[in-house]
Amino acid sequence: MEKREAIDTWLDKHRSVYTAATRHAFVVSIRDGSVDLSSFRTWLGQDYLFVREFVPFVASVLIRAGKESGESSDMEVVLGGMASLNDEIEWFKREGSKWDVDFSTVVPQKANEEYRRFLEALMSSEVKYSVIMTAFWAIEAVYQESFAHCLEDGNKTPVELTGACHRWGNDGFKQYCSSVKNIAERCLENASDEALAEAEDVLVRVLEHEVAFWEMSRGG
Ligand SMILES: Cc1ncc(CO)c(N)n1
Repeated sequence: MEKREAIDTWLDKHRSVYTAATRHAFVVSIRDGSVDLSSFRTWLGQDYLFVREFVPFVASVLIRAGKESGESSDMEVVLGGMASLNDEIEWFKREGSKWDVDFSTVVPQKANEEYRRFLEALMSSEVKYSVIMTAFWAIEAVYQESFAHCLEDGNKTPVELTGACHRWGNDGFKQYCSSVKNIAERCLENASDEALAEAEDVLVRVLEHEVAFWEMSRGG
């Protein structure tokens, strides 16, 4: 296998789950304007809880990037992601009041808890840096791809939802995802067959968790 393009090779191989994660009915409904606002509110509340759990995960990626990458720029890329999470939490709070979602009463649903447990397992020092970076990229890339789709030509995204779409669909976030992908690819280039197999597995599992996460919005 051409190791340099490991991630793209895996995305081709697992195209159906990748598409399910990046073109979910909920995302498509935002883009075509048919979105049910109770679904949006459910997603907002659940994602706020997710993001709070994602912060310690990114912090652990940051520590690993500082210690083991051998490339000082890795830490700067992850630090940029951390900084945008700070803005993101503030944005969630504003959206919460705009949509009348009281986060203090939102209970994490099963898919959210399972995703959190998965993130916790990835924070173990046993997990290889290349595997963590692949997971980190996939988590961010699903949101980037999904929300960018809502802003592409021909969209009928309701104006009150464009803020959410710009948050993850903007060019800066796209650039950031591409930097994370380059880090992951660089690590995978030198990874053992075992690490490659683990990274592929983790990539697919992230995509499955993302699909299950979008599915929660169906409950409204
Ligand atoms: C479920 C989920 N995946 C990815 C992101 C991107 O940060 C997010 N906010 N929520």
